Parts: sequence; C-alpha cells; structure tokens
Amino acid sequence: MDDNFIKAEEDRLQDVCRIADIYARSRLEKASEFAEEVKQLEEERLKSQSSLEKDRLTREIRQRAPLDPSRFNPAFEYPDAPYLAGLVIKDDDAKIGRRHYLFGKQGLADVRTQAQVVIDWRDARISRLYYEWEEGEEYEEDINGKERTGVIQKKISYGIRQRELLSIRTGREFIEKRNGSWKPEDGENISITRKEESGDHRLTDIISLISPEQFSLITREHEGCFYLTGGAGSGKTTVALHRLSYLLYNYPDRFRPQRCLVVMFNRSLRDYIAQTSKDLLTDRMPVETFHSWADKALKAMGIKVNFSSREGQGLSYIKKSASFFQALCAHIEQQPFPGDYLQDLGMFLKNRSLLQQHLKKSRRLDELVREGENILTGTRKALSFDDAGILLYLAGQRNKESCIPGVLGWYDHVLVDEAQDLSLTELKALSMASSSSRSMTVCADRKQKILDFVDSGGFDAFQLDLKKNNLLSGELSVSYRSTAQIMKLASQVSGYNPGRIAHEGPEPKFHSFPDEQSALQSLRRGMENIVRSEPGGLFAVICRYKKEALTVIKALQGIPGARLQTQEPSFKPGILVTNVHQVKGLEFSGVIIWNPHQKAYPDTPAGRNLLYVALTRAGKKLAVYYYQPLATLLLPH
Ligand SMILES: Nc1ncnc2c1ncn2[C@@H]1O[C@H](COP(=O)(O)OP(=O)(O)OP(=O)(O)O)[C@@H](O)[C@H]1O
Repeated sequence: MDDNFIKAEEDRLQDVCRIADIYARSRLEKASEFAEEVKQLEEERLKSQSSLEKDRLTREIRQRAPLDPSRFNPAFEYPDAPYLAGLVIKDDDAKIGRRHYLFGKQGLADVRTQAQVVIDWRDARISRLYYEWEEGEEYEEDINGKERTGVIQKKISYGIRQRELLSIRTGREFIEKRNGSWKPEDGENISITRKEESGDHRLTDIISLISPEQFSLITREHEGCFYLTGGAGSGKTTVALHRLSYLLYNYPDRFRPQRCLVVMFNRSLRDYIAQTSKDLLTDRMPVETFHSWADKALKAMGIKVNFSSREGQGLSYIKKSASFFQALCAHIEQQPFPGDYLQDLGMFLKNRSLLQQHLKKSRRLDELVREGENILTGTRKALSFDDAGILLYLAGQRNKESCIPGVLGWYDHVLVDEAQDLSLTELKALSMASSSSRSMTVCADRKQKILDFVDSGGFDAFQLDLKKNNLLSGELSVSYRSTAQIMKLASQVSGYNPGRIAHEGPEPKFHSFPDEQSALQSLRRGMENIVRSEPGGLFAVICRYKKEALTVIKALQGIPGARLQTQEPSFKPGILVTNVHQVKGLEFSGVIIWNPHQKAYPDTPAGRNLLYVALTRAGKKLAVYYYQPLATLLLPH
C-alpha cells in the first residue's frame, strides 16, 4: 500500500469523525431548542388564568411530543470508530462512477448535505456488494430496483480505535501501525490479534470480515426455525448473533429486542458474548443461561421453588433422556391438571407404572418415585436443576394456547447456542416460549457434545420435530479460530474432517515429564515467559478435573494475571486455569492441555468430544504437558 493511499485513509477517518461530531452537536442543539419551546409553553400554561387557554396549551404540548427530534435522530453510538469496512467500486453507470462506500455498526449522515457517509452493515441493499463480491470481480446486482454492473476495485477492513487508524487490510495486503509507523503484517488470526491489541478477549463482532457464506446465512429469508451447524470455530455463535441483529434492523415490527431471547450454555459463555450482544442486539435483549431463564420463567408463572445442586444427584441421565420426555408427555395426556404445578410434577414422578413403561430397565426408578412422594408431602424443600425444564414444560402444556410474558408463546425470536447439550425437554420448553411462528436459531455441533448424561437422541428428536415446523439448515464450512496445525490434531481426535481452515501456525508442542512436580515447575517457567513475551494474550491451562485446576493454580501463584476461572471469570489478558467443562464456546490466544492421560480422555464418544473441545479453544498456539501415559487419542496413528 503506498503512502498516498494510507494518508488518504487517515484523512478520511478524520473527516468522518468531524461529521460525527457535527451530527452530535446538531442533535443536541435540536433537542435543546425543542426542550426550550416545550418549556416556554409549559410556563405560559402555568401563568395562564383561563382554563380554555390552559387546555389549548396542553393540546399544543401534546401535539409536539411526536415531533421530539430525539425520536428521529438517534445518538450516533460509535464516534470513536465510526466505520469498519470500506468498498471502492467503479460502476458502469457514469453518474455513479467511482464510489467509496463505508460500512459501520450504525449509519451516519452528514447533517449539512444529508449525504449518507456511513452505511449500516445490515442495509443489505448496498452491503451485499461488500460481502458477496471479491476484489477484482465484476459485479451485477439489483440495487434499489436497478440493475447495476461494474468492478469491485477494493475491499477494505479497517482497524480503528479512539479515532486512530491502526490497521488496513485489503484483498491482497495487510498493514498495521505499530509505534507510530506502518508495517506490513502477515494475515494471521485477525480476531485474536484484535483481542490482544484491545486487551479484551470476549467475542468480537466480525462486521468487516463476514464471509460470503456467512452473509448468505445471516440474511437468509426464512420464517420458522433456523438450524446452524459447523465445526469448532466456524462462527456459529457469531453468525447467529449477527443474524439476529440483521433481523432486528430490517424487521423491527416483527423482532423487538425485549421480546427476543438469547440462551447460552453457561455463565462463562454468557459473559463472553456480553459486549458483542450489547453492541449488536442492544442491552434490552435478555441473554441468559437455560437455568437463569427457567428460574425467571417459573417465577413469572407464580411457581415458587428452590433449586439445589445437591438434589437428585445421579438422576440427570434419566431426566434428560428422550424417553423421560415421552413419559412426561404421556403423563400430561393421561392425567388431568391437579391445579398446582409442583403437585403435577410430584404425581408424574410418583407414577411408577408409567415411568416403568417408558424407562424400561432403569435401576433408579425407586429414587424417582421417592422424589415424587416427597414433593407431594412437601418434605422436599428444593428441586434439582434438572427439574426446571420439566416443570416448565409441564406448566407450558397445561396452559397450551396462552401467551405468558417471558414463558409461553412470548418471544419473537429465541436463539439457542450449544443446543446439543440441552435435553429434549429443555429444548421443547424453549420452543414453547417462542411465539406461534416458532422463529428460532438453534446452533449446535454434535462433535462438541460434552454432557454425557444428556441423551443425544433428544436432539435428534427435537430436530425431527422442527422439520415439521419449517426447519431450514445451514452449515458453516471454514474454521476461523484454530490454525491448520491445531485442527489437524483435533481432527485426529474427533475423527471428523476439519474442512477449510483460515490460518496457519506453529505445530502443537508435546512436553513429557517424569512426574507431576517437574511438570508443574516447567509449566510455571513457561507461563512466566509467555506473559512477559505476549502481554496482550489470554492463555488457558485446561485441566480435565476441577481438582487438577486447583493444583495448577497453586503452582502458578504469584504470576501476574494468573487466575482460576471459577473465581475470577474475566477475559482480560493473562492466564486462566480451568477445567474442560468450563471452556465450551470460549477461545484463547494459546492453550495448554494439562496431563491428558487415558482415563481423563478415553477413546469413547464423550472422551473424544471433550478433548476436541479443549484443543479447539486454541487460536494460535497449543501445547500439551503430561506426566502420565498420554491418552491414545493424542498418539500419532
Ligand atoms: N469471517 C470471519 N473472519 C474472521 N474471523 C471470524 C470469521 N467468522 C468468525 N470468526 C472468528 O472465529 C472465532 C470463532 O467464532 P465462533 O465462536 O462464533 O465459532 P463457533 O462455531 O461458535 O465455535 P465453537 O463451536 O467452537 O464454540 C471467533 O473469534 C470469531 O470472531
């Protein structure tokens, strides 16, 4: 990229920032003029002695309310990074000719000329030129009812922070500004690089990076349920969030933020997407885990109940099975509603013959029946977390055609991430919470099913059921997170073809030690070095068990930024020591897999999935530290 091009882009940014400032000033001026006018009318009304005059002024004030300029001129929320992408075209229509479009998270117009300076990326009429065509291609698009042809001269992805241009990526080149001067960079994992630069390792939006495949899924016209799948790091979560953002923008009457629901796998994942969901979906949209949503929904139905993780231990695999759901349906069909939801649950669990019929050989029937009896006699003070979905489904079915805020027939859209780890009953309860059009996005990857007590048949049954309800499926085929070298190992473990991979990187490293002590000492040295040499990175030491994580964190004590995920779930640079069940959906600059021995990751579907999830959390680097015989899954075949 030559200096003139860079200078022109730096000047462009300053111009647009000025336009954003003028817009903000003009918006304030208009708002204060309006407030002043209303204030004067109110004062006049106060002073007036005549009731007729008072009425006239009241009417006038009321008539003005819809003219409040703040209703038409929303605040421009991104004055410090007003756009993210640029497109230079040469249109065959001489009146259009060469144009440089800018795309951002929000549109911005110049108040002096009324010209649109930044186009909202969700305005697909124009943005599809950016997302669907490559640099150098000749385009042919129907834009605003007109057939337009021309050439895509440049596609630009901008890195802007605090009004400073920090990186420019075009189809062929990538340059970054470091210590005040521009240098060419290799095209390594751009999401992770951005996180390292900003010091915030939560999920980012990918507005300037969305691929044609992703754009077509984001903008696909469809009513009903949209099933989104793809390998680890292919962008399922990201695409689902961008799709919902697109729906909100283009169909505001059909998709209202406060009437949409995002359900994430656990609290870590909910925190991980918090900022991006706020940016893309507004902070009015509830983002919950299944249990936080279920808890609120039960309260909204007036069901007073406490949950405890000590209750119902060992029964999860029964309660989350597809056959248990069938038993529940049979109960609803056969038994009239007793008038109280808890009693209903108690009666269901106590019905030994019904359970026997559906669960057949279950050895724990006695425990279920006892649970039912205790609920009915009121001696059971708390329910297990597994009961939340059951109770909600039961309550939903007993109020089938109703619309209950936050519970039943209520949501314009429900987005469920990591759906492969929810039970059939839970998925059904969520589906019932959506309005009659059943508008949902369900993201899932069977290779990442890590809760072995959740029956995978449940997800199959849910999908089958959705097919009757206008199901559309989309599959993402490119892995953006882990490098080809890491994905090769992950594919050896999972047995699945990784497909196309966006980045290359160093080979994963294996470090063998004679005992735990020497492994811990070496890990400490390694981690001290890495936080010194890569201060912006977030590195995870992924253990199989929580107990191991406690041992590891003890050995890393004193290293700045080293923390246990359960105690300090932050996404700031440093080292996160965690167990594998906590890292689903997350990503790190580098990952250390701690002592993956055979018993920790056996060659079973559950073992393979767990190890696959752990390996594919790594963006750039992967290392394995072990002092016991390595799991055979990791041995070269
Ligand atoms: N088109 C793209 N260009 C560059 N980076 C992308 C693109 N799409 C997604 N990414 C990045 O890839 C990473 C993985 O995205 P995301 O977490 O949405 O994938 P996922 O399929 O949900 O992963 P997993 O199933 O492993 O949780 C994120 O850092 C995201 O920003």
